Amino acid sequence: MHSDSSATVPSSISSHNNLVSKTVPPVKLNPRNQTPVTVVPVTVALLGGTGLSGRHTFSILHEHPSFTVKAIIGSEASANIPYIETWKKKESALESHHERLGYVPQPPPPHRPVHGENLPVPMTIQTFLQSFSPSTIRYVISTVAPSLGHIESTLSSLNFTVITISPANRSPANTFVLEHKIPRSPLRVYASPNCVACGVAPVLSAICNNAAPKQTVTHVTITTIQSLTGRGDSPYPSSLCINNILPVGQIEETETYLKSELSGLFSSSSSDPPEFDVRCYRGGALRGHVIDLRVSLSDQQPRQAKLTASTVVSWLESFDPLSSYHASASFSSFHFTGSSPPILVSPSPTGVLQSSVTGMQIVVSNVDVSDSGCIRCTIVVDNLMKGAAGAAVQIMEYVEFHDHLRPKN
Ligand SMILES: NC(=O)C1=CN([C@@H]2O[C@H](COP(=O)(O)OP(=O)(O)OC[C@H]3O[C@@H](n4cnc5c(N)ncnc54)[C@H](OP(=O)(O)O)[C@@H]3O)[C@@H](O)[C@H]2O)C=CC1
Ligand SMILES: N[C@@H](CC(=O)OP(=O)(O)O)C(=O)O
Repeated sequence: MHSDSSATVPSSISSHNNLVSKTVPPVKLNPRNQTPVTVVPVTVALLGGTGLSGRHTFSILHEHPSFTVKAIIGSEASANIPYIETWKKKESALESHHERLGYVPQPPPPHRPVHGENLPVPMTIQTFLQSFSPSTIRYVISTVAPSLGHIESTLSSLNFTVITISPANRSPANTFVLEHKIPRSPLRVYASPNCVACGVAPVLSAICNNAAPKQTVTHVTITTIQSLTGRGDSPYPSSLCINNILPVGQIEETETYLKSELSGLFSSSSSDPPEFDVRCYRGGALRGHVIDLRVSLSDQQPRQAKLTASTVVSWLESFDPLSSYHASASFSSFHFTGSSPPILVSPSPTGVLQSSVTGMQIVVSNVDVSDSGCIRCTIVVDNLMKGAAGAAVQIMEYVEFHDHLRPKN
């Protein structure tokens, strides 16, 4: 099923290059001679900007050459309190809450002006709506709980363009993982799926694209050991833990989200979409999800050479559907859409979260093919970057870069 507003990434997107070269976003350096150019940074508000994912998003945008955070929206609890104060308080609460895991508090952003402006003081949604309009804020990134999805709906009904990582407003028509599916026409709400889906979709896309047309992916089994994020500051009940592993099925919707969102992403690209089996657990870490992926293909033709692990590795390593955008000098000034290639095949996943420069690369290891032809691998995805803050900024960069998608308010 193809929606009007989206499409899977075609194998060649070079036909967009004329458009790309005409729609140059504001950048800090002239790409030709690297001299500074005067820019008017694109204005962004962060709904839930005081929360864990919101703080990560702020950190990215604080350093970003093209965007500036004009407003931070939180609850009454953080309104009118200096951002740095709330930041330190929340990080220190995480540190004491996760003491046994050795959580290292993330430092607040430096107090220097960003794009010539001071850090915004957090405000409520009511104050935000009194102070800003779609002509003064081009994008709202939302990192609030699903129960606050109505705030996203209100903002979009008022013509704000919202990019959300929250489950409330995700649908097959508005949910994107850019390496698998890109927006085709402007929307009021763009959504990034569950963090595990952000890691799995590019890997599966690489397999589907290369297996076709001889074979199709019929069945996908996903087992996760996710880090202990996902519920903001709410602790997980220790009574449900098996030693230090927590089956999430009884307390969270993650398995349901993953199954439906991956089915949605892959049904729009195939007439015969795969079936998804999903089981999720959480373990003792705050960053980095481990995902066991098993992919079954339709039966091989008798004369077809048997699939090997090295063939699968070559599929994954050569997968780079956004490469023609990376080649554009102006586009490469965008940090996240510019992370290339998206998949890093590593003999061992140890240390990958540190070594993958932006946290946007999906690290794949333990690739093999079973005797029955099932592809198996382990994925490590930085849930707060590729799965949350980074994914939201990546979508925003993509929309801003494309003239036909950029909000016209
Ligand atoms: N797509 C993905 O990969 C991921 C998605 N998520 C999703 O992100 C969301 C947030 O997670 P996380 O960052 O851990 O949550 P946090 O609990 O850390 O943050 C919640 C944020 O919502 C704000 N908030 C609460 N009530 C209101 C209100 N009435 N009006 C405005 N803002 C309000 C809080 O403000 P205050 O500080 O003032 O209380 C805070 O900024 C969840 O929906 C989660 O599912 C999370 C991780 C990955
Ligand atoms: N449940 C959240 C995602 C989540 O929990 O993310 P993480 O495990 O990275 O904290 C969602 O579907 O969006």
